[in-house]
Amino acid sequence: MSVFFVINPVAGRGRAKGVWSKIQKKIDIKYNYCFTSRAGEATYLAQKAWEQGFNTIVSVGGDGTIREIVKSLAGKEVKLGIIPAGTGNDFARTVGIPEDIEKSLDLIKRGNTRKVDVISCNGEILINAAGAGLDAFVADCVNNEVKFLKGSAAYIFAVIKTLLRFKPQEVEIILDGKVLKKRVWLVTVSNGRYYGGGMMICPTAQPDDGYLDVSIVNEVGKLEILRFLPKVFTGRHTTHRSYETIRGKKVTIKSRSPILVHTDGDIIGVTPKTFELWPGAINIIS
Ligand SMILES: Nc1ncnc2c1ncn2[C@@H]1O[C@H](COP(=O)(O)OP(=O)(O)OP(=O)(O)O)[C@@H](O)[C@H]1O
Repeated sequence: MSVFFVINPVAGRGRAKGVWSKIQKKIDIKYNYCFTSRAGEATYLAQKAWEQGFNTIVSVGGDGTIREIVKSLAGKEVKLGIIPAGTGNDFARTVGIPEDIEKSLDLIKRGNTRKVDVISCNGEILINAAGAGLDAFVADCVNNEVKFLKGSAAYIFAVIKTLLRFKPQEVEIILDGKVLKKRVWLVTVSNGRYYGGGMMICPTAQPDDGYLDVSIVNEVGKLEILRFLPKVFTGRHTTHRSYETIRGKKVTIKSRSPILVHTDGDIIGVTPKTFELWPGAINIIS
């Protein structure tokens, strides 16, 4: 077993550094490691570690770090380990990796894997979930306009601010060739069940079932959407009249005017976007 750790020191607002020092005290296997020095570098470090013959590459960070690593490792015969050290850790939650460092390290030592799907989207690789519409505008607002608040307060402020200027949008959703025209608050494409740090946007999504789950939140009044949103934390929103879910292998989201699209809180552009499932592309240690 040859293990290479890729550590994102800024993940979890710096928590990953502390996680790594705890790991170093516990670790009793042969390993090497490297800290990322800038956004995007985890892709390069994972590729280099794979070329050097490491058979296990471990992400110490959050969803963004895993995604950057998977960009290099998808489709390769190599194991991906995860030590959750980010803010949201939604993908780790979906694949059942414990938050406890000792337990997640134990999993890596055991090395049992299962194949998990990934999503390709206009040349990008996504691992967990993406969304177009209200959620992307809220994420953008949190990232760029709400520096003075943290955690839930930042999100609540951003939701209210976004609702003042965003209205439901007309979209075309093309799922495996079938065209649906809708007026929506948001459309998400899920491989994993959670996003936004534990919001169970799509309880039916399974990252190894060979399907993308598309959640649609159809137009309802602003007060009603304010009632709807907190229910997403527990998954109770699925019985709300605005919510529907469909599944398939390939989905395109188009709109008359461009709508922001995010993956796990990071903006990745605007519509149109096409999401395609790449089944079993990665061997996750879990
Ligand atoms: N050395 C670095 N300096 C600045 N940014 C970095 C560095 N290394 C990685 N990044 C960027 O940090 C961002 C955040 O990483 P990551 O998503 O893993 O943590 P998080 O946002 O705290 O967790 P989560 O996505 O689970 O909420 C990523 O977009 C990544 O590109």
